[in-house]
Amino acid sequence: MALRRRAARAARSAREPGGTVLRVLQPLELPAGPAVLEARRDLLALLDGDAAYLPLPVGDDAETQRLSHALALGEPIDDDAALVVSTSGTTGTPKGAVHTAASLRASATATADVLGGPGSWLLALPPHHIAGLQVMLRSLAAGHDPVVLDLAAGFDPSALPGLVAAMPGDRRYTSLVPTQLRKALDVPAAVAALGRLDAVLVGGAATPPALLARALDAGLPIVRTYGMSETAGGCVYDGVPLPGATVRIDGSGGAEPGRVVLGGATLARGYRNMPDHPAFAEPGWFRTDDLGVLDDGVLRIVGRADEAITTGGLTVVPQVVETVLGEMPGVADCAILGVPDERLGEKVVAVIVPVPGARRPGLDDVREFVSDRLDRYAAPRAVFTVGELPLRGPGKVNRRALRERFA
Ligand SMILES: O=C(O)CCC(=O)c1ccccc1C(=O)O
Repeated sequence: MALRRRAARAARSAREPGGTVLRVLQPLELPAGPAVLEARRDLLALLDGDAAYLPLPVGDDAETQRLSHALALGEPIDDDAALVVSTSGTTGTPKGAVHTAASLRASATATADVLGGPGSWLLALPPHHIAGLQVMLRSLAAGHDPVVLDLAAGFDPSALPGLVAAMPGDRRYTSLVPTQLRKALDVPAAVAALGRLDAVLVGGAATPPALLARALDAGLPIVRTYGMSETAGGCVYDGVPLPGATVRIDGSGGAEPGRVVLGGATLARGYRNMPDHPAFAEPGWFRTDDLGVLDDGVLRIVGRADEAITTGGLTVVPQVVETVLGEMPGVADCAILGVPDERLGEKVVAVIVPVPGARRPGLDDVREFVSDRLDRYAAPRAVFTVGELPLRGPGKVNRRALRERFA
């Protein structure tokens, strides 16, 4: 296979004149299905700190090429690097978070401590992203092969009962993204199977409150996880930092949301070949793109820093206003945007999908509803109605498209 040849050639060329062999970044080809277990030996070597791997999605040649080039597959890497895992961005040049065996093991240990002990894991996520990788690494670190759900034809919840029944050990866990949880809740046998697990981690995106309530009502042991490739996956469970993880909020005055900054033993060293990246500028800390608040040590994520609106010098987080406005009678769905404004810099604008047949909420109604519940400056200064909101990716509102249309 071309990748292996390339890596082997690079490994030879990395042999120094003195005869020492430099560590090079090797490919870890991971199919999305039970064949992923063929990577067991490499995954164990990774956990032991014996080699450095770049996980690649088998069957997705374009993504494999993109990651191999951007993250310098086959090129030298620090001796203690064990894993380069790409961050979730799908546009631009991918960034690779560099982990040591120590940061990955710290994550596996902290997870086991909080969930009630090491256990076996059901893999239902793509194996080359951090969440799926961690499912496999936690399971292998606990001495169990993961049980693998075949994702070749998409996520099929009706496979869950048989797979859960096949899981070894006395603690059993899985990780899902919110859209998978939603699908599973529609299949009673899948709900029963998930209910037999000791924890179902849900992360990768915010879990909508209604979905969380449905899952908890169904008796599922849901744990909401917050983290990213740079923190070896979730480092905050249900708002509470894992043992050894630290959370700081920067630029916040008390209840005001500020930038979430994360620290602790699970942090990546930095990004592959980007020594000056500002997110890792402060030693021991990673500056996220998220805005959050800490209430009594419990972290609540309120939105993205790059989506915050600055209006008259004050910061409005769109997601906070959307949550409030979403509860207004007559509003089926909504998005909040900042559009350029001469006086304010940006002004807050609401785009509303009205409930069919209901009276359309007007500007005055909307302003009153929002300013009764939030600071007055968060109240929209214009309201537009649409039939549906444009989306990008899995359920995310395309704010840019809306901004272009309503600016
Ligand atoms: O997707 C990411 O970048 C991090 C999210 C993540 O790690 C995760 C996503 C879904 C379920 C469990 C987990 C986890 O914390 O391991």
